[in-house]
Amino acid sequence: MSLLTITNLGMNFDGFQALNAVDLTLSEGEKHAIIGPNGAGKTTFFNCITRHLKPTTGSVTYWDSELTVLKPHQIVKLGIARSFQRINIYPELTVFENVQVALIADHGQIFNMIRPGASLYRDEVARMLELVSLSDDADAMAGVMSYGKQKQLELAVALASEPDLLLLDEPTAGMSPQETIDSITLIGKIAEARKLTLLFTEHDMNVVFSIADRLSVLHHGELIATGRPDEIRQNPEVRRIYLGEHADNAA
Ligand SMILES: Nc1ncnc2c1ncn2[C@@H]1O[C@H](COP(=O)(O)OP(=O)(O)OP(=O)(O)O)[C@@H](O)[C@H]1O
Repeated sequence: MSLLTITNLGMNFDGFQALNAVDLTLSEGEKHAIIGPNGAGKTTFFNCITRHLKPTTGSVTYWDSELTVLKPHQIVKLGIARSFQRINIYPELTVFENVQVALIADHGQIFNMIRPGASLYRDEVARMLELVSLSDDADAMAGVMSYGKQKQLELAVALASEPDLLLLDEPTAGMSPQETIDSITLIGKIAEARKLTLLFTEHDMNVVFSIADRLSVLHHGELIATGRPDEIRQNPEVRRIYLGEHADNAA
C-alpha cells in the first residue's frame, strides 16, 4: 500500500486551472521532488495536500485516510508536517521557545493554565535543537538569526509533531551556496534518521538531484513526468520544457 495516493487532483481559481488531473503515489521512505517553472502549480499542489486549499477535484489518501475532507490541524495529527516558502517562525521568541511552542501546540496544551508553558518539554526541545544543529543558538532571538538558521529552526518546528511525511516548499530558497549545502546535508541526515518520507519543491537542480529518489515535473498545472533522476534527465519533453537550460548542470 502506498503512503500517499493522489488521484485526479485539480484546483481551479475562478476559471484559472492551476492544477489539472494530477496523479501521484509516494512510497514510504521515498524522497520525492516536485520541480517545474515559476507558476507551474507546485505550492498549490502542496496546499491541496495539506488542505490549506480545498481542491476542486480529486482525492488525496494518506494510508487509508482521505485528506481532502479534513482540516490542516487534523492532517498534522495524522503525521504530516510541512514548511512554507516564506519563513514561518515567531521572530520575537527565542529559538528554544519557538520549538517549545510547537511542541505545546502539538500536544494540545495551549490552553492548559495549570502548568506554566516555560517548564514544558524542555528535554524534547533540546533533542530537537540538537537534531537540527541549533543547540548553541537556543537562547538567540529567532528573528535576528541568519536566514539559513531560521530555515533550520523551521525544520525543527515542523519535526516537533513527529511527522512520517514531511513536505518542504523550497527549503533552500534564498540561501547562500554554503547554507544550501549545509541545509541539504541536514535534511538528508534527518530524513534517514527518522525514516521520513519527503516531498519537496526546489528550483536548484543540484539540490534536487542530490537528494531525490524520484521526481515529478509540473508544467502549467499538469504533471508531465515522474521517474528516477536519470529518467527525468533523459526525458525529451522535460528537457525541452524545463531542464534544457539546466541539463548540463544537472548531469
Ligand atoms: N489563491 C490563488 N488565487 C488565484 N490564483 C492563484 C492562487 N494561488 C496560486 N495562483 C496561481 O496559480 C498558479 C500556480 O501558482 P503556484 O504558486 O502554485 O506556482 P509555483 O509552481 O509554486 O510557483 P513558484 O515556483 O513561483 O513558487 C500561478 O499562476 C498563480 O498565480
